[in-house]
Amino acid sequence: MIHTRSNEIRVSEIFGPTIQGEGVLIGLPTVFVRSGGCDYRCSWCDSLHAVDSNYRHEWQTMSTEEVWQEIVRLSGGEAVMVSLSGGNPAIQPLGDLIGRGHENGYRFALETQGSVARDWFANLDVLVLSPKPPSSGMETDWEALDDCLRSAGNKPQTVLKFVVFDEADYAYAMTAAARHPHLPVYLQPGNHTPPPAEEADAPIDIDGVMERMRWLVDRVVADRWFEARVLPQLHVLIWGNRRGV
Ligand SMILES: C[S@@+](CC[C@H](N)C(=O)[O-])C[C@H]1O[C@@H](n2cnc3c(N)ncnc32)[C@H](O)[C@@H]1O
Ligand SMILES: Nc1nc2[nH]cc(C(=O)O)c2c(=O)[nH]1
Ligand code: SF4
Ligand SMILES: [Mg+2]
Repeated sequence: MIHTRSNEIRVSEIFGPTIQGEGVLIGLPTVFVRSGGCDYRCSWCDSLHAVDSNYRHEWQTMSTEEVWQEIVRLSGGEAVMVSLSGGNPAIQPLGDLIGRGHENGYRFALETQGSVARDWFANLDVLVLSPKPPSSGMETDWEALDDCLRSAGNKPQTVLKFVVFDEADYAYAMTAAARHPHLPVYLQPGNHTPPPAEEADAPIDIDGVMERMRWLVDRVVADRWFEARVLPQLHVLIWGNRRGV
């Protein structure tokens, strides 16, 4: 257990601007703040270096001001979209950072599995909820997911993004989406990720990703699921599993 003072943010990495590779903001220049630590352990997590305690020595405890200054440095002071990811960024105190950025015209998106709700979700510009399907090995806490939606309220643009590896994951996505018919849905093929660090540049299974893309398109068309959007992880197609892009 790492002890952090209440206003300190555990950071795995801050990088960019690069393009957002996933979901509703795909293609948009973005600075990423990847927090360290997660309450989940998804079997196929592509960011284990921000989850697994073996990588803790790489994480830094930073104040809101220090994180903000790094965002300003990377963006050259020009307002840009900031993606708060992780790990689970919801377990970090990020409300003040969002306020600081908004004063300067920056916008904030947050990616979370929906297991922990925060009041400051209401101050986000975009909330991406990515509940975890059966292949992850995680169990969804539907109450917690509903709490996240309640905390966010009407202000942020809120979307669902599902990682899909197989039929069971697809069925899960359909069921979860049906609980929230007003939320836009993004389906993203899973990529089988080799361990990080030592093998950070290991080639990913592009053939598998493309095969799942074709299968997903066939599936939503066959089901006439015309509200779902199917998108690959663009950054993975471009750079594989490289960190910091
Ligand atoms: C690393 S997670 C961090 C944020 C948060 N913990 C979450 O899972 O939403 C960022 C995004 O990557 C997705 N993701 C993680 N591993 C993946 C994989 N192997 N293939 C495709 N997407 C993956 C997650 O579902 C999430 O949408
Ligand atoms: N380019 C790029 N796009 C991303 N979209 C979600 C990411 C994440 O790991 O949260 C990610 C990432 O790490 N890089
Ligand atoms: S919830 Fe997100 S960061 Fe945590 S283990 Fe799963 S994919 Fe990785
Ligand atoms: Mg990622």
